[in-house]
Amino acid sequence: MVIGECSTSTAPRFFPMSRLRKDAAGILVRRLSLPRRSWASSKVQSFRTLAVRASNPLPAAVASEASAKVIDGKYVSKLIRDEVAAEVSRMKEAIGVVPGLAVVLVGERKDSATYVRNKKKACESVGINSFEVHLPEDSKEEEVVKFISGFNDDPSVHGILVQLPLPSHMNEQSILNAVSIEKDVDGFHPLNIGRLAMRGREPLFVPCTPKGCIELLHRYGISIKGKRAVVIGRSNIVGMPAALLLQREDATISIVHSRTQNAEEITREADIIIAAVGQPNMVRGSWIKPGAVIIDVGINPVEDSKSSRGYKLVGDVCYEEACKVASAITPVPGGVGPMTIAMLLSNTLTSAKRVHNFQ
Ligand SMILES: NC(=O)C1=CN([C@@H]2O[C@H](COP(=O)(O)OP(=O)(O)OC[C@H]3O[C@@H](n4cnc5c(N)ncnc54)[C@H](OP(=O)(O)O)[C@@H]3O)[C@@H](O)[C@H]2O)C=CC1
Ligand SMILES: Nc1nc(=O)c2c([nH]1)NC[C@@H]1CN(c3ccc(C(=O)N[C@@H](CCC(=O)O)C(=O)O)cc3)C=[N+]21
Repeated sequence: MVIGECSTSTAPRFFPMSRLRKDAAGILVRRLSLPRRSWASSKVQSFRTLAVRASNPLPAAVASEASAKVIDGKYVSKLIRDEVAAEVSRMKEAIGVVPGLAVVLVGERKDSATYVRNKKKACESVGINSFEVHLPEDSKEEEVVKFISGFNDDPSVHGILVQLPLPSHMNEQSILNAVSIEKDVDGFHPLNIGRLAMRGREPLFVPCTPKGCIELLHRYGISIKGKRAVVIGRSNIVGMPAALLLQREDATISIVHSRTQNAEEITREADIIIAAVGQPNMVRGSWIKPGAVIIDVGINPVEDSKSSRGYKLVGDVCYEEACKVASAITPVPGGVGPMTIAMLLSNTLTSAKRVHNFQ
């Protein structure tokens, strides 16, 4: 556990997001895009307004009063889960197929066990079948691969997720390679990542957390094309695929990592920041260009005597400072985390639809 306070000020303020307006064909609900119109008609300031103001930064005294729009991942993830649930039942009625997700957990890490439990619950809530294998910490790599192969061959399983991190004696690469590319709902298989990196190629699945980040930008009507984006962190599961995705969306990308010399300066150039570092409150207000949009992926436990758990979760971005400078920001918790789960459900549904050729 790390202590990482950046300010003493209070918890994030949430602005209510305007409700989606359904059109006659229900298109907006199914695609769940949040049209700018709905923002403009709501009482909160639109991103565009904020962005315009940002290009003309206000004097410090006034700017310190400003507060970024909160990008509410919990709310958007609920919309997506409802949409997945509707599609799952439509498929079940039409062709009698129920999507299935298999989760492989190795070892006794408490956080991993909690994540797996949450994923199972999320599956249940949308009608996806879930299968779980829990193997002891000292299992052999071949045993894990054996279970993966079983799921590869099982037609009732459409997605396979191997919970990371694996115990240190295991070779993560060979285990992830064992997952059939058609069932790789995490999008970690090198073939899926390779296709993500190549122009004109389409991966079967895109990694859930980066996909959730982009989905939030889309659904809040935040344009990416031509923008300068900085991704802080280059891990295989978040930073690197997030940068690839942003590039596919026509942003100009910089990637900051632990060897970067002028991280603050590079970050300050960004219109869009995705922080996936695992360092509590690392990105301070002074790192942020006024009006930038911030997607904070970090989930860091820090000591908190006021919480019954003894800790609270904070992001990689110092929220209290950032929300005074940015035009929009994801909170932690309630930002990217719930979107990761929603994307996993969505990828599992996509997989089942693809294999059964169900539109
Ligand atoms: N919300 C969600 O759904 C998810 C949240 N997370 C959270 O996101 C965070 C990152 O996760 P993950 O990508 O798996 O982490 P990793 O530890 O795998 O990667 C961290 C990355 O950050 C870089 N880094 C570390 N310290 C610094 C620093 N001081 N300055 C600049 N760069 C630095 C590392 O650089 P280098 O490559 O040089 O080592 C590395 O690329 C964690 O808090 C994790 O809990 C993760 C997955 C999902
Ligand atoms: N194969 C694999 N795929 C993953 O996608 C994967 C993984 N391994 N290993 C661990 C990381 C981490 N991760 C999170 C998912 C949801 C929340 C989440 O829902 N967080 C809540 C808070 C939950 C709480 O309060 O504890 C939130 O941010 O609001 C967080 C983190 C997926 N990961």
